[in-house]
Amino acid sequence: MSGKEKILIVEDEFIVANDLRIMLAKGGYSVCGIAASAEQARALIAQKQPDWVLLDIMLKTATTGIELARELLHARIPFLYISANTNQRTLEAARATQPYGFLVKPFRERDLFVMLDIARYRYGVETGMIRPEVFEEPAANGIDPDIVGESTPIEDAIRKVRVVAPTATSVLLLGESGTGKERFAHAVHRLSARRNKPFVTVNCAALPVSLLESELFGHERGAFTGANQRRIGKFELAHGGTLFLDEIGELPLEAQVKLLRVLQEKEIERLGGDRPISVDVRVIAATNRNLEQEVAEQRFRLDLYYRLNVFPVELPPLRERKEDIGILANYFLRKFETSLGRKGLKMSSGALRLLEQYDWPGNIRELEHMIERQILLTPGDEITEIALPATGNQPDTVGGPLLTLEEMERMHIMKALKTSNGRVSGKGGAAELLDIPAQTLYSKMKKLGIRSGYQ
Ligand SMILES: Nc1ncnc2c1ncn2[C@@H]1O[C@H](COP(=O)(O)OP(=O)(O)OP(=O)(O)O)[C@@H](O)[C@H]1O
Repeated sequence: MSGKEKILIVEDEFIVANDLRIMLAKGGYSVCGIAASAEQARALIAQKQPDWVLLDIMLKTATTGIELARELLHARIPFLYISANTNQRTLEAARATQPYGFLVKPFRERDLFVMLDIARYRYGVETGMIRPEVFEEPAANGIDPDIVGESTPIEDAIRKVRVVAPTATSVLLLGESGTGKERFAHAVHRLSARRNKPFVTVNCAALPVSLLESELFGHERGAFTGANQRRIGKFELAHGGTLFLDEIGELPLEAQVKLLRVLQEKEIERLGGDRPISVDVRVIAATNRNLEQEVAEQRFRLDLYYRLNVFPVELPPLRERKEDIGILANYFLRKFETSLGRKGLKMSSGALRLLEQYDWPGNIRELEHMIERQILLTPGDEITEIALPATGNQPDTVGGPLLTLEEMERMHIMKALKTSNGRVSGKGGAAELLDIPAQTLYSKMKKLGIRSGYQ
């Protein structure tokens, strides 16, 4: 943000406002006013026409920060939120006003400037003032020939990925299991200047806390019992490239603190190590959880949430974009034609209608599995039937039709997830209820196309 751009501070805590003013002045920015209420803010906006607004979410005046934000959105004045701890409803309402960033109190100068830089870049790209450099010959949809779909929500996600990919910004991919988060994470990497450097994945849910930190940051020989050799962590392995943190919502609180530090300082310390090591890593995180709810229930740190939520991309569940089912079904038919050596596969319109009527709790992954299975069950060229899993009041064990073991396993896992409110790992999670390690449950769910997360 250049010094010529004017920033208005809307903050009713004088000390915070003043600190901000000093920091911004030091950074060469021009503060065109400080408003302690929405009324003052409106007057200053009319009078000074700021380019940016820094806005406290919890203004203790008649009009809250969020209400004022809606007005800013309407007037197309870009803004960033400043906030202390807050609840889920406020966070969700705040997110809906499309801020260009969040700052958590207390924040440091560096956090402020990084946020402003990211915000400015995003705004520049969105308004066409900055043209992102594209690092790969784009596919027809501009990102990846293996990302198909023409519905509005998927096109929206594709557009966002094109904007953010060439930057260094962290990306947060939100969506149920099987909606394509990993596929999109790869696309972001491939469209960035880091594309020839490593893409490293860590599934935060698949490891016990004790191993997670050494997985992420590495350890020195002798760091703990059993550490017979030095181990290089995933952050170091991803140096120069991208680190994909899948299931970030499952990251234990202790590891969250460390992750936040690494994101801010851009350096890691191996367990048992005695010096920091600089790392240049772009982080893409994904979750199927409602992070606002996790923050409200104190399972996820607010500051980390804000740090990751700089650029959220939502991947819609398949049931909310049924118009893509036919396109995806056709894409998978073509894919399996090659891999299964079955040329000329077709699907009857009746079969397609059945696919469109189903809700797809396991999203695209479930659709993919279903089509593969159906191809294997069909002797000829045309798929005319679809064996969809039973829905609604499913039979338990005796009584109804005989279920396959896989169907039984699926039902049982779904039941456990229902009891645990969608939580997989940790205390009271489905894995604990089923008495199996969380990582085993995760791989079973993946195989069966079951989503977790809030229902
Ligand atoms: N838009 C798409 N077009 C075609 N195939 C897709 C698309 N999105 C996802 N897929 C395919 O669907 C499957 C599931 O996608 P992916 O593994 O990326 O989902 P996910 O959201 O990361 O799931 P999870 O949360 O369970 O890890 C993969 O085989 C992927 O290749």
